[in-house]
Amino acid sequence: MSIPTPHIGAQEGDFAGTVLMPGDPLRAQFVAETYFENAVLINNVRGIKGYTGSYRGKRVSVMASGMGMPSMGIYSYELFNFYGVDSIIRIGSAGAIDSELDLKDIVIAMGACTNSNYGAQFGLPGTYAPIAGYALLNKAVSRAEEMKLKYKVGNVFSSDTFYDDGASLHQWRKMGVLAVEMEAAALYMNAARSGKNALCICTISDCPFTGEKCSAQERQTSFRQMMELALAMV
Ligand SMILES: O=P(O)(O)O[C@H]1O[C@H](CO)[C@@H](O)[C@H]1O
Ligand SMILES: O=c1cc[nH]c(=O)[nH]1
Repeated sequence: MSIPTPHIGAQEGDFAGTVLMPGDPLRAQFVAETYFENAVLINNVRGIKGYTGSYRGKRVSVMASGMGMPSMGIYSYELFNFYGVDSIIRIGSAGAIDSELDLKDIVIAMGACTNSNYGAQFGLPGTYAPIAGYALLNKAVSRAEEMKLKYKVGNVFSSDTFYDDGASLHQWRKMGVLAVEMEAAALYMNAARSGKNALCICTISDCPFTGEKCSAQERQTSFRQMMELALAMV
C-alpha cells in the first residue's frame, strides 16, 4: 500500500513518532488546539482529524481512531505500517466496571480482554492476550505518580457493543476487569503484529452500575489530566 491511503491523506513524514489517539475527532482537535505549538492539520479524510505540532519542544501528533475495533484496526495498521509511527497512545473514555472507580478517574490498560473476533485473522492455535507495551506502561505509571493522579492499572474490556442485551459487565467485574471501552484490544494486537508500541489510557466517562455519566462536551474537552499524562510521556 502506498501513501496517502484510502483513509489518511497525510504525506510521508507528516506524523511524529508518537501519535496520541482518542476515538473522538473533536477531542483530537482540542488536544492540538490546547496543547500543541505550531499545530498543522495533516488529515481530515472522513473528518478523522490528525494534527502534528510540538509540545514542550518535542514533535508529536494526535489523530482520532473513530469508534470500535474495525475503525481502530484500520488507523493503527496504516500508522504503524505505512507512516512509520513507532508508538500510539490511545486517550479514550471508558465505563467503570471496578466499584472503586469514579467519573474522571484514570485507567491505564495493562491488558485488554475482548469479545471481538479481531484476533482470528492471525490464525493462532489458541487465545492471544493483548497487552500494553511495557516501556509505555512503565512510563505512564511513573508520570501518573509524579503528577499525583488518581489512577488504576489493570485489565480493560474492549467490547464490540456499547449497547448490549446482557449483563456481562458483572462477569468481567468478577474477573477484576477495571473498565469497558471499545478499541484497546485491536490496538494492542496491531502493535504486536507490527513490532510497534501501544498503550491505552482512559478516563472514566460513565458508571454503568450507577447510571452516572459525562456529557458529550465533557468527553471532548474535559479529560485534561489524561491528555496531560499522555503528553508528558512524549
Ligand atoms: O471516547 P472514545 O475514545 O471514543 O472511547 C469510548 O467512547 C466510545 C463510545 O462512546 C468508544 O469509542 C469507546 O471506546
Ligand atoms: O465503551 C464505553 C465507553 C465509555 N463508556 C462506556 O460505558 N462504554
